[in-house]
Amino acid sequence: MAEIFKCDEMFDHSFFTWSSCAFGVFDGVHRGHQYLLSCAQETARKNGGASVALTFDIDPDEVFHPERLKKLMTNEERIKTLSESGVDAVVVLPFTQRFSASSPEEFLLNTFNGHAPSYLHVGYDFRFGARAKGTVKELANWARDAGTEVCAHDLKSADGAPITATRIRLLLGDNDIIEANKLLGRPYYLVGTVQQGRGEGQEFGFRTANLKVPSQLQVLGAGVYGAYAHVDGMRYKAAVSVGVSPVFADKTDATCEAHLLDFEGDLYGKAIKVEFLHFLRPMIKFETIDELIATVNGNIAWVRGNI
Ligand SMILES: Cc1cc2nc3c(=O)[nH]c(=O)nc-3n(C[C@H](O)[C@H](O)[C@H](O)COP(=O)(O)O)c2cc1C
Ligand SMILES: Nc1ncnc2c1ncn2[C@@H]1O[C@H](COP(=O)(O)OP(=O)(O)OP(=O)(O)O)[C@@H](O)[C@H]1O
Repeated sequence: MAEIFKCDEMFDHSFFTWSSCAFGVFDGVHRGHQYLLSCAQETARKNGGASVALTFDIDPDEVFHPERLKKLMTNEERIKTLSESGVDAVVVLPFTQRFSASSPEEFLLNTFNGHAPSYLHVGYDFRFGARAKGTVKELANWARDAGTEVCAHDLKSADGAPITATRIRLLLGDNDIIEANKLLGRPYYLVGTVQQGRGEGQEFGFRTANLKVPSQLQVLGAGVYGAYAHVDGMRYKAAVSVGVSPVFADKTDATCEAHLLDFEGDLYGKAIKVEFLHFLRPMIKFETIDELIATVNGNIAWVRGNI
C-alpha cells in the first residue's frame, strides 16, 4: 500500500522532484484512471523517481455543485483505492476556497511550490484552477519553463466510447451492473454500518442487514441484486434490495437491504461491504406479503445457485 501525504503547510514539496504524477479526482478509480496511474508508474520506472497519484481531499463538485453531486465512492475509499493501485504515493491536495479560486498559474505554483515533477500525466480533456479555466495548453506552457513533461493521454475507451465516471454512474442508474463492473475493473460496492431495521424480515423467513446510503452515493438503480457481502473478514453470498421497499415505504428509510446466505448472528452496528454482481429484477409493490416472501425466496435460491 502506498504512503498517503496531505499537501499542507507541513508537506515537503521537494518530494515532487523527479516524480511522475497522475493528476485528477479519480472518482471510482476506474479502468481509465488505472491506465493513467500505470503510465505514471512506467515513466517513474524509467526516470528513477516516485510514481504519484495527485488528487484532492474532496470532489471539487462538493463545493461547486453539491445539489447534483453523485459519486461512485466516498473520499476515504477513493484515496484508499488510489493507495492500493500500485503507485508509490498518494498526495492529497486540500481543496480550499483559496485554492479553488486561484488562476491556473497560481494553482500550479501552490501545488508544486517550485518543485515541479518530471512527468505529469492527465487525460487530454483535463481541467484545473478557478472555474476549471486551466487546460492542457496552459499546463504545457507552464511545464516548458518548469522542466516538466506533460503527457496528455487519449482517454481509454471500451466499446467505442471513453471510460468515464459519468458513464459508469449512468450504467449503474440503469441497473447495468455487469457493464459498469467491466469499466470499473472490479465490482461496484457500497460500504456502511448496519442499522436497526423493523425486524419483520425474521418473521418473513429472511433477515436483512439494513443500510442507509447517503444521497450522494445513491447511484445504483433501485432493484434486486445478487452480491457478495463482506463482514468481519468473511464473504457471504447475498440477495440485496436497493431503494426503499415500496411495500413498506411509510415504515422504513433503509435504502439498501442485504440478506446474507448462511449467516447466523447479529449484524447491528457492524461495518459491511456489499459488492454488486448481477441485476435480478426491479423492485415490486406486491399486493400481498405472501407474494413478497415467495419472490424473495426465489431470489435467494437464484443467488445460492448462481453467485
Ligand atoms: C432480496 C430482497 C428483495 C426484496 N424485494 C422487495 C420488493 O420487490 N418489494 C418490496 O417492497 N420490498 C422488497 N424487499 C424488502 C423487504 O420487504 C424487507 O427486507 C422486509 O420487509 C424486511 O424489512 P426489515 O429488515 O426492515 O424488517 C426485498 C428484500 C430483499 C432482501
Ligand atoms: N478513460 C480515461 N483514460 C485516461 N485518462 C482518463 C480517463 N478518464 C479520465 N482520465 C483522466 O484521469 C484523471 C482523473 O479524471 P477525472 O477525475 O476527471 O475522471 P473522469 O472519469 O473523467 O470523471 P467524470 O466523468 O466525472 O468527468 C484526469 O487527468 C482525466 O483526464
